[in-house]
Amino acid sequence: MKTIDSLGDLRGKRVLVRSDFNVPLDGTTITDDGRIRAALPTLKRLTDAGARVVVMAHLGRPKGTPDPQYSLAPVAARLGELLEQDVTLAEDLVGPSAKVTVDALADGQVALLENVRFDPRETSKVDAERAELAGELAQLADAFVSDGFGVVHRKQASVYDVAQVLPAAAGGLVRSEVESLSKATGDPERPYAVVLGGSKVSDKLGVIANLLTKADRLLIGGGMVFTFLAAKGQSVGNSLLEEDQIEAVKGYLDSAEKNGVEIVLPVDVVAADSFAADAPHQVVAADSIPDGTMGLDIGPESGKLFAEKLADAKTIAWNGPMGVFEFEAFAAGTKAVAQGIVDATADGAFSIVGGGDSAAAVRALGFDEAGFSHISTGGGASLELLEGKELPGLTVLAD
Ligand SMILES: Nc1ncnc2c1ncn2[C@@H]1O[C@H](COP(=O)(O)OP(=O)(O)O)[C@@H](O)[C@H]1O
Ligand SMILES: O=C(OP(=O)(O)O)[C@H](O)COP(=O)(O)O
Repeated sequence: MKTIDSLGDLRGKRVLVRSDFNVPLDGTTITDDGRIRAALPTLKRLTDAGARVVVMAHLGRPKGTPDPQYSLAPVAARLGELLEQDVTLAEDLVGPSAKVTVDALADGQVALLENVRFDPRETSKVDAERAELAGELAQLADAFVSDGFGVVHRKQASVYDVAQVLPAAAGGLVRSEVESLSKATGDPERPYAVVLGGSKVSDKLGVIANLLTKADRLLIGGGMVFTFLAAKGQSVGNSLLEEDQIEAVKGYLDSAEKNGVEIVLPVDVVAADSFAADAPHQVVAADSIPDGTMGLDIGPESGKLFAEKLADAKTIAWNGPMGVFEFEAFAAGTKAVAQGIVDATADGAFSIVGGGDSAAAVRALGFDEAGFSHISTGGGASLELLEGKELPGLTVLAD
């Protein structure tokens, strides 16, 4: 991949940086700033070199139109604190406010553009629409640095298309993530266990087909579980369910059996009356989720089972919390899996935790980050790299 050095002397140059600042928020309060901290080395390197740094990022999944609940204002404030300089937030992405903000930058200063996903062209499937936005972004800068590892699996204007119209390079975070993850991509030491959970179910079910040819064991928790339970004919109440994926999941279960890959599903579930921190809840067998309740965590027996299935693993990849860990009542499953991974790592396993929320969960639940071999800022991105896919945001940066 092209390096920042390849961009030459950056003093006085406008450098557009794509970062992943998709941080968890409670209202306008950032509950975990790990992704912002991870972006700092590259941003500091650019400001030290005298560049005028224009950062772009997304927050959440707004519908292609400005939506104050997804404003990057809290991120601009936190970034300013961490960089120890004021970071101006432009009110738009490529409009008049962005132009004025970029023109006002002095050498070594940083500005942030408003959420790239407020513009529908960012995530458009139509190449020409994304290219048009990339062209407008390119007018704001002299060079592009891709450093949002968490989005390099997205073929989006600010990740992929803009790299084709400006001199482009990979930032330090993207480079170090790819290097760390490469230890598990080639010939991982076995047994190789992959733990999947979280709420981006349809996105992440997609990686399973390829993982079935690579991993020895697949442990399924989080919102992902219920499509598996439904595929086995069990009722899942009001739990998160991707009905249109049930047939695909039946196929995964079949091919796992044929390939000798063990799929480990929870044996019990914490079923709650509603999605709330104080919702009444009970532990039930995974095949007996009562109608009207929703599974918000794997149960205690499942936590033990998952830890046992991790104990002898030599390579472990984990993406997606096992439950709604943000609510204390539903955090135990995620804790049990994290502890299982820490123990296996102490016994010599190479472990990767990926994803904004998974990494946040590790920190929120009080684990020492040093207990894991690598904590990746990207969940979907690290999984797609591990499944052997070419990621558009990386191929576009090839030398
Ligand atoms: N059973 C469940 N039902 C609903 N949401 C869940 C469930 N289990 C986990 N989650 C939610 O999944 C979210 C994280 O999912 P995801 O974005 O896929 O992970 P990551 O950011 O680590 O890639 C968390 O906010 C968590 O509350
Ligand atoms: O949070 C992210 O991914 P992750 O949840 O897989 O870690 C990235 O910011 C990508 O966001 P997206 O999945 O809405 O494209």
